[in-house]
Amino acid sequence: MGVLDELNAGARADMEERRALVGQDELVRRIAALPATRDPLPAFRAPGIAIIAEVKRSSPSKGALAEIADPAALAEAYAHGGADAISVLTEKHRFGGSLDDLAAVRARVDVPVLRKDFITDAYQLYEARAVGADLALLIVASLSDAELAALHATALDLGLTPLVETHTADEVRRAADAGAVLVGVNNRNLNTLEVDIRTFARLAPLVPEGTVLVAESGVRTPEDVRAFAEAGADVALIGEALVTGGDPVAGVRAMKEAVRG
Ligand SMILES: O=C(O)c1ccccc1NCC(=O)[C@H](O)[C@H](O)COP(=O)(O)O
Repeated sequence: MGVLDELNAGARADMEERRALVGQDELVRRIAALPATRDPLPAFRAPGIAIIAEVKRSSPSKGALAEIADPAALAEAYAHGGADAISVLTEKHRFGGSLDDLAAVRARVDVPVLRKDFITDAYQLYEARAVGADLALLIVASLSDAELAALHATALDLGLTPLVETHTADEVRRAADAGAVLVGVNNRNLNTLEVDIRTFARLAPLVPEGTVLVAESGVRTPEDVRAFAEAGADVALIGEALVTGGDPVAGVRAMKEAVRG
């Protein structure tokens, strides 16, 4: 089994445990009591570069990255630095995250919040919405065309903005066929875990006009951000460089200021 298959299987097993305790009907009731979601797209489309700053404790590729005892405080620092959205990894085994992290972040910041997880079931989208997420990740490589279309539609129905993640030309085509407006190009191969930052520039020209494009993984410096913007990125999603950089406010600010608005 490849790394991505393992991550999907683990996330699914965890989800089934939660679903046995809290059914989808209960999530629907909780969602009904919530305010509308925040739309990230206006900020993502604004001139310059938008930054999605990630709460990332550990990863399959690097192991432990940062302790992050208070994810909400980190998210608040990111927001002060000018982050346009916060990504929260909610997978627990390899990333050390949780839905509680997302709920805590949601309670502290006003910017849109992304649930970054291995989503293969609509229940996970209901969970995301119920804890206050505004966006949810859909990884094309994890889904059939029918699953991608169904989860994309469910996310939109819930008011979530789907971030549709690709890594190959065929996945970019499949994302477009699913009607994705927000498309991520992940520079990391989720099976070999190798990062090749040339992936973004290779795939960006294949994306249809009007798509909002996110460069994901391996964005380490303001110079990287500038290069991704020149290659067509509207948004850079940054984890490791910010959680290990020591100063998340200055870190986000420097990334944001790398490209003039
Ligand atoms: O980060 C990993 O090792 C990883 C492995 C397998 C699946 C997903 C993985 N990461 C999720 C992400 O997409 C990144 O956290 C995100 O793009 C930020 O990347 P970075 O700035 O390189 O931390």
